[in-house]
Amino acid sequence: MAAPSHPPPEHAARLSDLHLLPRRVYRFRVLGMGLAALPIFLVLREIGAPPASWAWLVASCFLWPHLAYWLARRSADPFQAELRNLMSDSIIAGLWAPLLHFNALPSVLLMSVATADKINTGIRGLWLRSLPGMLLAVLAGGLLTGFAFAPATSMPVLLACLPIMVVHTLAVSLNSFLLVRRVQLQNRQLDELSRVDVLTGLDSRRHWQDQAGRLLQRRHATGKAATLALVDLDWFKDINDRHGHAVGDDVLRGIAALVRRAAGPEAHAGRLGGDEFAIALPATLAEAEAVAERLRASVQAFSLPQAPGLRCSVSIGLAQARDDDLGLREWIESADKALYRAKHGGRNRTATEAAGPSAQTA
Ligand SMILES: Nc1nc2c(ncn2[C@@H]2O[C@H](COP(=O)(O)OP(=O)(O)OP(=O)(O)O)[C@@H](O)[C@H]2O)c(=O)[nH]1
Repeated sequence: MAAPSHPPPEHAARLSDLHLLPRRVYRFRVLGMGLAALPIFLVLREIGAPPASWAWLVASCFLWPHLAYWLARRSADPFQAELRNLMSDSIIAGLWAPLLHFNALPSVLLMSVATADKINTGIRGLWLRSLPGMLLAVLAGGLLTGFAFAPATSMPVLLACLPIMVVHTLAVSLNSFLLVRRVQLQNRQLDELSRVDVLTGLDSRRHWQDQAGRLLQRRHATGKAATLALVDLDWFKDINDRHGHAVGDDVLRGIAALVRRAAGPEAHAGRLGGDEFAIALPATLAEAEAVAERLRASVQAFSLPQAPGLRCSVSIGLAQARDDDLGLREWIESADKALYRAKHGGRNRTATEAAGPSAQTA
């Protein structure tokens, strides 16, 4: 028997919260034990229980929650101490069944609440580990009371069980609700993180591929033009070697900003990895060439105050989607071939999939 709801699962899982666990459980245990005292009180009165049972009522329902908290607080390992307390809750619940002469509703209620609390901690197998202690307590209590058996539950006892039933159910539901909300939020955050390239803020490779795939589908469905631009920094390894990796990162961020600006709001700009960027443009090849040339010019004008003298250039490969059965993979390969030609044509230039270099070094 224990609180209407014990530690929310996330608290059990968060090791940083270990010291908070006893405090959280304490509030629930005080409430749960307090509510459990109601039906216990009525049954003890009905069966004319001996003074020892009344003393046990006071001890288990009103003293134990504070003692448990004190034990956990003074322990060097509050989490383990709280686990022991949770086990003790089950023993207390088991002991009450024979002391109540197995009055059906309160006995079953107290033991099932104690077990549900173990499950609700989110600690794997805790409820199972608590069962032997609870059953032994039933046995020990039975031997003490001679297994007196009066399972019928009167209406007053039934009514007295309602508060703990209602409060426990609502508290467990609330815990589950909060946990689901938290998992949903974390999933959303993970999803957002996976869409963005952390260094540059552009689309991540995967997200960009999704966007480019959608643009290609739109091209196939509507016939509207779509062109791919693969953009690769020239001699970036040298920049890293000469100015250091941190400056290299600044360059990637700076070039990414230029890529985003050149792409405009309609296009999808991403970082494929390393010093390679990609833009999926809802544009014809001629329009994409204009974008590429603007980008190339802006990269040439790019500078960093912390690395005076640093100059950058990019090579760009363009491929317009023409065939109706073109897949994303072939489209990217096509732009990659153009990029290869731009690199091997001397860098700092744009090449198209078919027409060869369209702009020479400025
Ligand atoms: N600073 C920094 N460097 C990176 C990052 N990712 C990859 N690199 C480096 O980028 C460099 C890419 O070099 P290469 O692919 O050889 O290309 P390059 O030197 O630009 O030569 P070309 O492309 O042929 O003009 C490698 O030295 C990588 O270590 C990053 O996130 N930050």
